[in-house]
Amino acid sequence: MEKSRSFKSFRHLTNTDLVNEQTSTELLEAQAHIWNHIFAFINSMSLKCAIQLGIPDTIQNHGKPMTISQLVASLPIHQKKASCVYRLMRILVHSGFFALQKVGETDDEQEGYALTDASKLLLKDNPLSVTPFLLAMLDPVLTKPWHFLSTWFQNEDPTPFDTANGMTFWDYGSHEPKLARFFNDAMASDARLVMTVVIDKCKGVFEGLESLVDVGGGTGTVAKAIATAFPQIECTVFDLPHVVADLQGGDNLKFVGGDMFDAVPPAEAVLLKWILHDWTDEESVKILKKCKEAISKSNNRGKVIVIDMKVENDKDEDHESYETQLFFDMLMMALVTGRERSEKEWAKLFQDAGFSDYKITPILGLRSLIEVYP
Ligand SMILES: C[S@@+](CC[C@H](N)C(=O)[O-])C[C@H]1O[C@@H](n2cnc3c(N)ncnc32)[C@H](O)[C@@H]1O
Repeated sequence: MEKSRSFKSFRHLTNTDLVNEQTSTELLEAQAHIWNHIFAFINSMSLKCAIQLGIPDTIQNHGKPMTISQLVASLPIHQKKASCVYRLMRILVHSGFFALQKVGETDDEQEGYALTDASKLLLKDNPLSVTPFLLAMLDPVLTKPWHFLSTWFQNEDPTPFDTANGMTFWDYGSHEPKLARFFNDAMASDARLVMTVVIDKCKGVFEGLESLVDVGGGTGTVAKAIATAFPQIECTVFDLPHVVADLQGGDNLKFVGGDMFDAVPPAEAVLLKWILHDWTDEESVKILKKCKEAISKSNNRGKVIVIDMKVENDKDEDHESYETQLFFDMLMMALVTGRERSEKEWAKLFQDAGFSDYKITPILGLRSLIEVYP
């Protein structure tokens, strides 16, 4: 049998020929694979619904696994929908957000829903909650560009976000306070989690520094964590003027508005967390060159600290982690002009921007901390 077959020749095959060519098992497996991918968004939307209904917090407040009738009675839902809660919970148990546990001591006792590590991280009161990130990424403003992906492939627009909204993601943020607010909240929630790990595991990266500027530092969550953990470091949050306009600094923390493509305030270290993945290679080299100028007065003690993904091209890597990195890469393509990069691609960027060396510390799960030296 030919390995590949032209579209024309396919059109001349009857359904029976096709079934004979592939075994019916293969045919049905292929159909199931397609169905699974058509409906993959139902995982995201079911999770978003559970968060909007407050299901993790309801179970947490109950203090022990919750039976379906207890859960239904506690949720803010219309009584006609009560019988559907079981179906929503079933898919979320399947995807690992809730676990079924026996509620009583005896065998005939009912089962109840308990939280898992993933749903604990979605609790409103968890200081490291990733709920703001979930709600931002699944907001219609950020999911709309996906409907324009193929159109964008055929036009000259810089991103599918532009095709969908007629302006760049960053311009949209400066005109629409709602997007700016939920995007900044999403970034702040990620920053709280990441900085908890960075300060716990990578203290040495900041020790001895006298000043640091967090370029694209948003509303300052990262810089505040560094300023508190290392009171000797003078921290500056540098971001677009509308982002930092009304923000108050503190003892060793200040906010400065500006454009990183024009100039970066001088400091011994520059932090770029989730910045370079937003931009093309050319734009990233420009940003890195501005950062190099900013650290140039530090007598070679200066460095740039990048927190971003290092995409593993290793097929043996954990399937889910690799897939998540690919999701992020596609997200950068849909919303902005950026991309996720492999080590080789990072090395080229650093070299093109005139840096001499770098060190990658892969301690942040899907992301790495990369120190870049002039
Ligand atoms: C993906 S967010 C990262 C925020 C923060 N570093 C964090 O990880 O939580 C990118 C940030 O870059 C800022 N930004 C975009 N263009 C910029 C520019 N030209 N100059 C300075 N900051 C900019 C955005 O306002 C936003 O806060």
